Amino acid sequence: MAAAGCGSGAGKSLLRFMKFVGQLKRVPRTGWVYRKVEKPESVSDHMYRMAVMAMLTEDKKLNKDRCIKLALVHDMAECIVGDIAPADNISKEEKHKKENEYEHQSSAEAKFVKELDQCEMILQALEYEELEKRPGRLQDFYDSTAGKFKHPEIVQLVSAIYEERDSNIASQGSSSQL
Ligand SMILES: Nc1nc2c(ncn2[C@H]2C[C@H](O)[C@@H](COP(=O)(O)O)O2)c(=O)[nH]1
Ligand SMILES: [Mn+2]
Repeated sequence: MAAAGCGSGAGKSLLRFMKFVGQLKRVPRTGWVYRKVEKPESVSDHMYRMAVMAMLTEDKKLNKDRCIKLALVHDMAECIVGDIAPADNISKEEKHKKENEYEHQSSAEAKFVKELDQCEMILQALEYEELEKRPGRLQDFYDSTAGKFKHPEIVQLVSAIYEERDSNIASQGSSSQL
């Protein structure tokens, strides 16, 4: 970070970029908006937790620093192109063209972060179902990511998410029969 006061041009550019990044705090994640989730998380909320997930990986084959950085920037384009959801019916090619780089999945880190992207989303879906006390309501997020998790650490977390969600659904089922 440029020291305060040195080079007003550098300071102004940094300020402009920081305001640009700040917009991500105000871009709600479209998938939740479309499903009428109350107070949906922002794109930056989503990327923050992904960065924490990346920070916790114990996989020595991965460049952890690169994973954290990818997590923190992978949806940054959305403050320009918006948060494009499957329901928007924009082709993968068009979305990738807009979001580029990370979407090409060219490195082990990009593949790992793509799985984090989807894992963080189904974790958020579980949390919304629990907050709304409506287990099972957000099934399509699980359907669209089923079978897409390969990395052992992520498979472990996804299994725990499914276990908790299945228990929530079962409990709701048994309580509704009372
Ligand atoms: N209703 C659904 N929305 C979905 C699904 N998969 C992704 N999404 C949403 C989540 C985000 O708002 C947006 C794009 O997500 P990225 O992380 O890829 O930028 O689309 C789904 O299966 N159902
Ligand atoms: Mn994402």
